[in-house]
Amino acid sequence: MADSTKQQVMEIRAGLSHALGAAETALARAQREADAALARLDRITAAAGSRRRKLAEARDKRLRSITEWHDTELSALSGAAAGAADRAAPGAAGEPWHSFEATPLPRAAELRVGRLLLPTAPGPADQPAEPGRPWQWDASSAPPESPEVPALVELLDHGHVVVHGDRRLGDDVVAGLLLRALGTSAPGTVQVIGYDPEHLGGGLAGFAALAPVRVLTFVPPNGLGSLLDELVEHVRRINETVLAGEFSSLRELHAATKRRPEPWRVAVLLGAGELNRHERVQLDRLLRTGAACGVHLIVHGLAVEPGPGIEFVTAAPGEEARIGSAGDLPVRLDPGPPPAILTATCRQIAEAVAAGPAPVALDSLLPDPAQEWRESSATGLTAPLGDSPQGTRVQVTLSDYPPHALIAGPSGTGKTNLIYAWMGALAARYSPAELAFYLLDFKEGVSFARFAPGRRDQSWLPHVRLVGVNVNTDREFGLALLRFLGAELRRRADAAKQHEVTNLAELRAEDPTGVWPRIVAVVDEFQVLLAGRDAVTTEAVDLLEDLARRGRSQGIHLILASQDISGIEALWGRPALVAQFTLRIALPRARRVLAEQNSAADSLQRYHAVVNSDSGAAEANQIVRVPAAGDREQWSALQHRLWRKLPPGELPPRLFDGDVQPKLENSPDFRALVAEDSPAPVALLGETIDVMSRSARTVLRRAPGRNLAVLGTRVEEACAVLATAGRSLAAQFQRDGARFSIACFDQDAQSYAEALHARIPDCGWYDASNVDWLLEDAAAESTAAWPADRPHFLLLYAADALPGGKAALDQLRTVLRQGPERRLHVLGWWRGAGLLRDTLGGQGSRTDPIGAWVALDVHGSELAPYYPGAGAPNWYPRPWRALHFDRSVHRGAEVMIPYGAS
Ligand SMILES: Nc1ncnc2c1ncn2[C@@H]1O[C@H](COP(=O)(O)OP(=O)(O)OP(=O)(O)O)[C@@H](O)[C@H]1O
Repeated sequence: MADSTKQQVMEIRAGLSHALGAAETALARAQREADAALARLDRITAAAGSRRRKLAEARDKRLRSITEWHDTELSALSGAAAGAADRAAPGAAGEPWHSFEATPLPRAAELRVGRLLLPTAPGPADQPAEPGRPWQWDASSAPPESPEVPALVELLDHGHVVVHGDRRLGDDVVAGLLLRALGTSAPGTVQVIGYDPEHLGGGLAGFAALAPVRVLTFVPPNGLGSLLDELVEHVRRINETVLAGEFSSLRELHAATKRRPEPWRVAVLLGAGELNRHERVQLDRLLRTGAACGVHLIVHGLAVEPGPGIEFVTAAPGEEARIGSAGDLPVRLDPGPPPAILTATCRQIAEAVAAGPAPVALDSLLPDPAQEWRESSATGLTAPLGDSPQGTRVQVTLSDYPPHALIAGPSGTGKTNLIYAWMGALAARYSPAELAFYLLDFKEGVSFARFAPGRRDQSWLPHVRLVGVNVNTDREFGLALLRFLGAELRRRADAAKQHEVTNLAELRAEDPTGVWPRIVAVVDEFQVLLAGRDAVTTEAVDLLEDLARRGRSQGIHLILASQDISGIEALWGRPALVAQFTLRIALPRARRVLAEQNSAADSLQRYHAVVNSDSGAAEANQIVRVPAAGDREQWSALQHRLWRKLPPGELPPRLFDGDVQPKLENSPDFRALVAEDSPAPVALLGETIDVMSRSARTVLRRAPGRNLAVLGTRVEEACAVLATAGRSLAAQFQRDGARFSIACFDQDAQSYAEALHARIPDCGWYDASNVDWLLEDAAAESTAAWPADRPHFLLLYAADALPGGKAALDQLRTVLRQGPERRLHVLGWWRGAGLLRDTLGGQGSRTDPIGAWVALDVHGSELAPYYPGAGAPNWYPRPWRALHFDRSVHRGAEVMIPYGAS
């Protein structure tokens, strides 16, 4: 058992020792592993620390760069915003007050009320920057400064502005907005209506300069309802007549047509208390629909619900102010406009409005040059006269209805300009075969002369057949024109009768090869023609009435213009005449040209006219803005273009200039004379006052009384008449075909008589020393029994001073009485009508030896003895005009102009 026990112990011991060894080994291994684990832990811990550090560094760097990018971006964005704001609000819309000046812009801009307060980027000192990043600025320089970004609101062409908050700051906002709206638009195109019941307009006191020109008007404290009604009605009218379904807003119309036919109306409502239901409804309507029609509201102190197109400005000090469109961004409002700038700008605008709108160019009335002279005048003449305020063309027609026009406007309001513009528009459309002008200007000056060739410009307006200028003392010229037109009327009526038609359109259809232009006769300041209570007026009115009545169907149209037609008795005394002038054109402040109740001319702006083709009835009013046609250069361009279209050889119009002495050399009658030893020689005497250039004449045929007396004291004129007679007679004879004798008894006339003597070959010369020979000879010739072989013309200068006493006088009487039948004619100058009577035998003696006379400064009554019938000719002497009467051909005396020295 012991062995076994021992054995067993041995075995146990061995087992234990083995186990111990194993345990120790395990322990040692565990120890190693523990050590290794610890070492790894150390390593990991160390690595983690380093990683954290690195991450922190990387994070910091990234954060820094994000901040920098943000700042740069912010600054770039605010730069862009400032740039955009500059574009949206250029010039007067956005300039700060210190550099503000009115700058009308081509289209409505946004308006500055203050500036946006954007978040700012911190300076570079706060955050060291890493160089080399493209979005970073150079660390050595300052960050880009954020530009100021203005706070803008939209008003004109966009919407309405409602200001609330601080009352005083709000007033500043309103004043600033208004001034910018006025300053960015052309003067007069923004009209302000102020409603300020609390301060009775005091809130807009700085704008007072605009009131006299009605750019600013005030509504009385109880007038809000009617103001809103009026504006609503205005919106309705614009929608109906201006936008007319074609455009959705005036802004759209402006963009499409470049025209802005209606001014903006800005109603400033400064506190209104409680609105009644109707007012509220109207206000809401305007807030909804006004802006499209140019009606804008600036409301301060009145609750308004938010809505589209309504900008809200909260007026508050410091950074508390806001504008609706900028959300929560704080705004610093501008102060109100400095009073000096406000008043100066308003005054400037008022002056510009008072001066009127800038003129429109004539070109706007003309068709494309390729379209010139394309119209037919068969049924009438139609041309634009300008644009209406709504931007539509106003066409004016002359035809069977309306046939004639009356134009009226005080001096300087643009009648002449309107006539030019109308003529230009017509002349560019109708060729000279379709339209002919006869122009007469009774005004002092030479306004129509530009249509005829002049010294500086040889061109003429091809349609013009006659131009009469400086005729204010030659009313006879007006009469001549009317007579001429009367004759043309008869010619046309006869042609119409022949073709069995009744009017020009039908005549042209029946006679397609005939040239039947419509005739337009323009008489400016025509009241001068009708001014006297005399034969000229009576005949002129009769002729006018006939022309007006019958001319309509024969294509003869009258345009009569006058400063003031209200005082023309001769016109208003003939209602039938006035009734024919159905086209009425009134310039600003014209009186009586429109119907009695029609006062449209009173409120016309400068350069505008009322055109009315229904005898002035108010319903037919059309307002037209007349372009400037006075500009010589523009006019010349048109005239030259049309003139160059004329075929070569076309004759220029006849120019009658009452201030110019005509020349015998230019007389067609004188030029036509031929030396044919005529048995009925013609003595030319002067230029008649007529449509065609024609010389006054007397025929010295072999018949009793064929002598000529020139009467009056004006030496130069008397000598001019005798020289004309002598030269024209001489031109009709061969060298020996007639005998000429000149006798002169007045020193003052000597040089003139000598000049004539020098011009006539083989002319005899006599004076006081030898005239007895001449008279003796002539008296013998006059009573001789044999027939005269050739005529003998005795030209006596100052015949009343004939020396030789009774014997000489008797001889002269013999020659006067009997000479003409023996071809011996006296052409004598007596220095008075009474002196001629003395020559003839004194009071009661017969005057028939004087068959023709020319009176200068002799009154009509003195001429009665030499004039048929009981009356005397109507003659008031005037310089370089003479009255001519030839009893063999004349019913009445005619005025003539002596030819000037040549
Ligand atoms: N539509 C216009 N646009 C620009 N200027 C104009 C216009 N109408 C007239 N004027 C200018 O006004 C001035 C007076 O015009 P105009 O001579 O036509 O007037 P008027 O009524 O005929 O005057 P008057 O009878 O005294 O001659 C001129 O200098 C003319 O150039």
